[in-house]
Amino acid sequence: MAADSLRWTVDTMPPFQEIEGRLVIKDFRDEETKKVRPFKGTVKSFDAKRKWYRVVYEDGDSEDVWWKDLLPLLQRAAAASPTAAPAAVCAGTGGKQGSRGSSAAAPSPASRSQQLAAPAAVPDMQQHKEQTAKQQHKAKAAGKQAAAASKKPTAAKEPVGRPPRPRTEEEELAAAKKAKDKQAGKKALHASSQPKKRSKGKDSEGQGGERKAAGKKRKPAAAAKEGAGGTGEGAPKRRRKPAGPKIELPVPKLGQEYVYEPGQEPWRSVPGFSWEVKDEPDLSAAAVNRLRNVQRTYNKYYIQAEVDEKVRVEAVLADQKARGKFGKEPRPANRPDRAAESRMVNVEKLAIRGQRVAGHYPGWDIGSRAYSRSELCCMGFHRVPIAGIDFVGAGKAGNGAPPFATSVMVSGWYQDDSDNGAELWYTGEGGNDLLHGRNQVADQSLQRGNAALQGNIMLGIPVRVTRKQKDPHGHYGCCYLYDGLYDVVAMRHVKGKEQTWVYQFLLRRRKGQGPLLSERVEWGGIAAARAIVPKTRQGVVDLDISRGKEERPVAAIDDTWLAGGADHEPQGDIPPCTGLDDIADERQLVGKVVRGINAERIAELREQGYTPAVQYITQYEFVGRAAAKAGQLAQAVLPLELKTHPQPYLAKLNHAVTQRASKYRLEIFKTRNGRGWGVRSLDTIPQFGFVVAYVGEVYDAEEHEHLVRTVEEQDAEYTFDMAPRPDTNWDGTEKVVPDQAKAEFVACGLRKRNVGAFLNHSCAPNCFVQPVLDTHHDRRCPKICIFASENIAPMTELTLDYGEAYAAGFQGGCKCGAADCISLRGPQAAAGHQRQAQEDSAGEGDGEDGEEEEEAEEVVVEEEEEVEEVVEEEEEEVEEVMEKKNKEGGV
Ligand SMILES: C[S@@+](CC[C@H](N)C(=O)[O-])C[C@H]1O[C@@H](n2cnc3c(N)ncnc32)[C@H](O)[C@@H]1O
Repeated sequence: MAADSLRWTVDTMPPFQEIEGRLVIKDFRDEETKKVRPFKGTVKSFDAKRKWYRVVYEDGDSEDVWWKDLLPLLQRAAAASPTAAPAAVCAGTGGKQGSRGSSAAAPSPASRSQQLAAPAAVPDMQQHKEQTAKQQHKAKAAGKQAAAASKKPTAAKEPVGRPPRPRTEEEELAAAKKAKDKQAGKKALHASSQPKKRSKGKDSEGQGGERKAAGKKRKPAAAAKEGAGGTGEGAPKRRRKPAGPKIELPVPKLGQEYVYEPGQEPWRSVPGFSWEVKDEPDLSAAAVNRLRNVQRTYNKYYIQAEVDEKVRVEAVLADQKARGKFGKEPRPANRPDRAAESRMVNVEKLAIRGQRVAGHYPGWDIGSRAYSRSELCCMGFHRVPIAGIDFVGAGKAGNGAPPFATSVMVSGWYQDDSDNGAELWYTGEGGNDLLHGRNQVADQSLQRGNAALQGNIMLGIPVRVTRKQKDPHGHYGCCYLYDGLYDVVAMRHVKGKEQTWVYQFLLRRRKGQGPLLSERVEWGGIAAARAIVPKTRQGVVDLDISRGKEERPVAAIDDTWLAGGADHEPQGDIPPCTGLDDIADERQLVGKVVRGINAERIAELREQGYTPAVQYITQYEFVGRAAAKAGQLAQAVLPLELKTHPQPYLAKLNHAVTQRASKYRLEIFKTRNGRGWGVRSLDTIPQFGFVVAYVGEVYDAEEHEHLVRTVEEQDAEYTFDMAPRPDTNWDGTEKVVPDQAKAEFVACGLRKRNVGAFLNHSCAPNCFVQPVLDTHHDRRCPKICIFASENIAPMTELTLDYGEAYAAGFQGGCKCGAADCISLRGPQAAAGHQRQAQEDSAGEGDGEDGEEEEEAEEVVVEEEEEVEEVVEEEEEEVEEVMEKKNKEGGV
């Protein structure tokens, strides 16, 4: 065979006829000397379908090598003994292959330059070392692939481009034995209390024995694994916890119900049981904030992933255009959730696999929603992004403790599930054809999650149940709603709809956890969320306080009388401020005023019949149509620096969100504890959902003071201070506390306002304010946009943080009812805040001191007079100039 015919590239597979019987060299660990050394082998046969070559080594052992992995072995043999075997030349792929494949074969004319450039065929130690390291690395990777393929031989798990290695006869035998052992173990499970342990022990013993008997040398991958903390020599030994008293629990009988009295669950009296089970939700500020922060960061990366993907796609399109080539249009990758998850792990170093929590998850209330499994995974709530059962492994909670589940997902993936809301038969995991029709195609075994749910019965530990629900706000049109704790009360092993054996567990919702918010889940589909809003609204006193100005009518509801309120009928005192009819007429003023109020403008307004103090601006006309998707809003809403933001896409998203109307059905309702009217939504509002903009008349702040005190003689309870806020405050993390910087403008809802002005204060608010610039760039007068800072269930009051100083000044104190409400923090704190508020307002010229008040009024009057003087002067000047011109023109 001519040596020339042996030139293969890394892209061309060598024909078997050409390399049959050729020499290869590969490093393995020698079992006798315990050292890694090169072994010689020859290529014996070829599996054309899978493209794997069988190599038989000098000691009689054989292995199957993928064709791409074979090339360096052939090259190495050729380099080591040029006369023994012709060399394989890696041609046509640049210097990298040339430097790797040192060749002694006679080069063809076409590849002569490469041959000359290639290193000489003299065995060089450095080169040899590098080559060995590379091969070891490859062998390790190949070993991992092979192990993965032999573990889960599904098509989806196979490495792309590399077919699975065919099993050797020995391996076939070992696999058959393992399967047999497993089967035996499974049978034993029904008869014994700890069958899994027995079968496992038997299994591993058998394999170890076989390996010894075969005297098989260890492959580098296995050796390396041992060195890296496995059980091999020199590896640090794993420390085991000192074994406590062994836990002995009866195994539940199939079909029997096990219900334990609260406080009498077996786990409580088990010696050495080291796991806390949280029976009550922990909604402390620390716990809630921890989760919120994780969600916010996740959301940031989620949006970033979408934006990056859009940028990438546009770059590809631009490149195609520049080259004049129009290939296949690039499609954006559709998994921003997984991208966000991986960034959370890689950038935030989030320890997803930390301690699992049994019972309620701290900071996550019943009814809370997440919009992707990845989000729940990052939060630590359900830490497996695909599997439906998250569990604590056997022995983790004590010596001999069974595994137990902490959280289950009901996603409609198992056709044998039977969900009746408060009670459901939950099918265990396994045997499901997840990639295709989600049919049950194989028998399930009592392992992993299934054994864990059995453990829940044994220990009396409840599981968290989360149902997948239809939700248009989610990226995939769904959300994951937490339904609370369910006790696992029974299990059965039955033939399912597909005549396969499945394990099923009866889950029963614990009592006293409030109404069930989610709809039951059916196989293959997600039912729509149940409307918890009553179909017939009671106590409607006004059908639409916006008089048709809002896209969705805003009703006013007074149903306090339903609860046995004092008057037993609606009060009907709708705030007389909903007449927004004339606002459209004022549109021409938008923009002019915010660019600067000057004397000229004030004079103009006077002429038009306005009081100088009243300068109408409203953002009302920009509030229209539906809002954008939830979960994308945190950064979609821009801070004030619209143009300088590094991501131009965000600037576009900004308009998509806040220029549109609230998509939620809002209504105002009479509160039952003397806070007047409040706002709630008939829909779930997802975290960062755009609730509504605060609409009112925009006044110059100082003139507004004057107006409020002298003209209206009312409390300034609808005044929104538009002081500039920090640019970084765009993710809701900051409390909405009025900024120290003095506001030049206020939005006043005294005479004209929308539903946004009815949001009450809470010391633990569920909404936040984000100032946004969209039609102009005057930072002094932004649009005041209100967003949800968490997922808000329907009919929950929407609240804002007005700032503690402000809340301390409410007549009768703050009545928000929050656990850490300022009014509960003792009179001192409230008095302190009140004092602060007074000082603040005194500083702004609104002190109680009569003299100061008078002075302030004088200043306003003086200023007005000055303005008039300036206007008069200017007018006189203009008249003079005009007169002059006329005279000149007359000459
Ligand atoms: C912007 S208005 C909110 C709508 C108001 N509840 C209504 O009926 O029109 C602000 C006023 O509501 C009342 N308020 C808001 N939150 C409150 C709270 N947490 N406790 C007591 N009063 C509150 C105070 O009178 C405050 O000045």
